[in-house]
Amino acid sequence: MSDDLHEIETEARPWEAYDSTVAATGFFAMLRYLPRLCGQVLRLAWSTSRVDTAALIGLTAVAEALTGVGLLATNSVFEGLLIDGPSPERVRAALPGLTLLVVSVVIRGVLRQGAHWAQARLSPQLQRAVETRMLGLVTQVELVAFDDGTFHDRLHRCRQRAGGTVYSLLRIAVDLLGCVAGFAAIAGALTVLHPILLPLLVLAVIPSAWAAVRSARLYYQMVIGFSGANRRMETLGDLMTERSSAAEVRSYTMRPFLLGEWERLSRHVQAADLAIEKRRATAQAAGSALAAVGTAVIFAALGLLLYTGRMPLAAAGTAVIAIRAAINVLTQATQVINYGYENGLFYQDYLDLCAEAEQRRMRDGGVEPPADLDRISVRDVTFTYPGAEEPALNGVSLEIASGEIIALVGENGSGKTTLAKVIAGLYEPASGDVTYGGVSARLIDLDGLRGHTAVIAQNFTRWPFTARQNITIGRFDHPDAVGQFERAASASGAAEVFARLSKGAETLLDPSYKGGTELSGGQWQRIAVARGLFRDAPLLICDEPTASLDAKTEHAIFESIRRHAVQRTVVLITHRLASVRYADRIFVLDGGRVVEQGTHAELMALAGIYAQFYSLQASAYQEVSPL
Ligand SMILES: Nc1ncnc2c1ncn2[C@@H]1O[C@H](COP(=O)(O)OP(=O)(O)OP(=O)(O)O)[C@@H](O)[C@H]1O
Repeated sequence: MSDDLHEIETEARPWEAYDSTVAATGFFAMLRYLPRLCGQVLRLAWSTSRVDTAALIGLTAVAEALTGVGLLATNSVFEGLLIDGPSPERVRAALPGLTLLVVSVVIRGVLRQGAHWAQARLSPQLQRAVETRMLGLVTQVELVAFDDGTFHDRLHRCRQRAGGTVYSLLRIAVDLLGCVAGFAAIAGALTVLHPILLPLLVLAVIPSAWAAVRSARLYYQMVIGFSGANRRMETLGDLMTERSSAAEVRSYTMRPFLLGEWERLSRHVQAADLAIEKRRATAQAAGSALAAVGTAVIFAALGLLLYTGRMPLAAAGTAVIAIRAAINVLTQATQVINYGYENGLFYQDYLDLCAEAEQRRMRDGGVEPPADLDRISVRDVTFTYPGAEEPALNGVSLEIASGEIIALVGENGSGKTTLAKVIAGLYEPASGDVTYGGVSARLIDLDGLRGHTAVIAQNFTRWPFTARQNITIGRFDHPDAVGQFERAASASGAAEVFARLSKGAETLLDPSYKGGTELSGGQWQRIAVARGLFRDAPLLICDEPTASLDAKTEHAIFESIRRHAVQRTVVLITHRLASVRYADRIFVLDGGRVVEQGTHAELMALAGIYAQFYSLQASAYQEVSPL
């Protein structure tokens, strides 16, 4: 068992590709990529809120540019203090510079706060814009995309990271802007003090920059190396804390195993983490030592300039402060670049997802379907799931007359659910066509078709809403919502479920929220049936609508469906063949093909697969009947 876990541990997370790219990319490649990226994010910010973006950029640029004013004011203070004369006179001479310095520091502080405020306003708007766009696009994507692992992985990744990424990128763009403005201001001030100082500064900063990049890269190596183990730990943590697994963790006495695995991985990660931290510390120490050498070179140069009288003492003092400030700015810039690049890759991932979602948008022909959908024809339909080797449907043809009840039966995996989804317009066939009153599914208005269809799905969703909302969902605008709700609830047996709930139909059906409750499998199924009936649609598709129901409710529901079927078309999928015998026609599927069709009597007379299944089920009941 443990070996299995080790195997899973080493599996790459889909986004590790991006982490690896970061680790493999050189510093200068990052430098080239970043301006484009910052431009993209700032454009997005601009389209989200012009005022906040302008305030953020303007205030940051001016605040950082004031660093230069502060340095020149410092120089003026030194000059005042170093003139010949008594102390009061020197202080007086330094006062204008000191005032300018104080004013520049105060203004810079205020501007920075203003920039923070603008950023605080802008970030959530940006995050919302990005997430809203993603959710808006993804909910319009064709259903089959959700069976495609690659799309699903990217979607999952973006769901986790897109909002946070754009938030980080905005900060990075602004930090970078601040670094550029701050460095330009310092460089300007240094050049005014003495032209040789700027090249010397660059020399001194190189070791610190190297140390920052090396340390960042080691950090990413650590992230890559242990993301498999971290993900595994996350999974184990979820298994130990989630409601869905809580019962089995206890009944299968899984606690020692899960805890043991979690601890083993945790120790493994911690040890390796420490080893990397040691290497980072070494790199940083080496960088600091080299930076100290670089600084010593600058100071030696400054001393030489002073000694030879080519630089006044005040300018040398200011230069020392400026050089320290510049080293800080450049060190910060290298870190921002590394961080920015990584986030940039995730942002690109989000842009790719949006592009793919646009491309896979459900196609919509726009032709209104007939009001009662009329005759539905399935013609030579083939459908293969993404990545599957065999088609799930292979040349299926059938006709469903308006108002008919047809049943699809067959072994597990024979293609019944897939065919029902094709008929409901949820999957587009690879070849062949489905027509509704002569209108091809490729030309039909999909919203119109959905409005005329109700699907009681095999794996229906247990919406974490109230019981009423669970039934009326998607059709809140029904003209007779109250009456229709009563009818659907009573026909499906859901009304009996409400009677036992503390707040009746208004009870929240999710125990993980305060005041919420859980239903049994059969009670949920009644709600799902009520949802289908409430839709009041001319085509009702029922995929195993009674799988979890007791015999009495099952019988009642089939009766309801038959009553409901008056002037409506019903496609019924069930393994309970006793309920199928009343269908107008029965289609038997096998390996994605229709192999038998006819009424119950015709199929029994045929003595094929259907007759065999039916006799098996009937004999099982006969065997138990003496009890
Ligand atoms: N999302 C999917 N991705 C890949 N293959 C799928 C997917 N869903 C179903 N299949 C495959 O398609 C075939 C038909 O599946 P389908 O669900 O239509 O069968 P079914 O007759 O409804 O089965 P059951 O009686 O068990 O509900 C099966 O071989 C199944 O493994």
